[in-house]
Amino acid sequence: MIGRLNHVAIAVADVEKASKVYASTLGAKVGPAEIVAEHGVKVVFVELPNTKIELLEPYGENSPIAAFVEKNPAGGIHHVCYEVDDIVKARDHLKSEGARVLGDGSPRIGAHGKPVLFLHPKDFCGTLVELEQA
Ligand SMILES: CC[C@H](C(=O)O)C(=O)SCCNC(=O)CCNC(=O)[C@H](O)C(C)(C)COP(=O)(O)OP(=O)(O)OC[C@H]1O[C@@H](n2cnc3c(N)ncnc32)[C@H](O)[C@@H]1OP(=O)(O)O
Ligand SMILES: [Co+2]
Repeated sequence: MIGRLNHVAIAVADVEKASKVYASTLGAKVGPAEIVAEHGVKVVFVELPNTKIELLEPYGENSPIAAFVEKNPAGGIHHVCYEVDDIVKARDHLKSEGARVLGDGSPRIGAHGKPVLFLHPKDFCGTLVELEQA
């Protein structure tokens, strides 16, 4: 069911600072910072040959990553995102398997303008999983 690894997300307190680490220290191609208010994050994508790194900073009052950044002030891997051919079919299958789909369960538009949803870390080896419609 899951396809390619679309991105690995790293949550940090300061995404501009983190971008510099990837741009100058690691010599990667770093995109511009953009606010995705409906998801409560400021995001920078780092393009890699085979996937992307999504650098995330909490944005706004109730950012879903605020608690994570508070617990991990130096930053840390927040989630992995896999592509799926049909996100509704994937969601329904996962729910039938007893997996917890976060939020109200309906896919929302993510940073790439594609439908995404999130699966509870406790059901996936302690890792927050994001699915994105390929
Ligand atoms: C712009 C969109 C972009 C994109 O790619 O398109 C994004 O990816 S936006 C990313 C930000 N949005 C989200 O993360 C939405 C889904 N996340 C959530 O709903 C919450 O973060 C949630 C439910 C995963 C965690 O909620 P909270 O931070 O309030 O922590 P809790 O105390 O409720 O956590 C319960 C339990 O889970 C563990 N936990 C929390 N976050 C993670 C994580 N990132 N990875 C692994 N485990 C996590 C936490 O430690 C608690 O475990 P416990 O053993 O009970 O202490
Ligand atoms: Co993501």
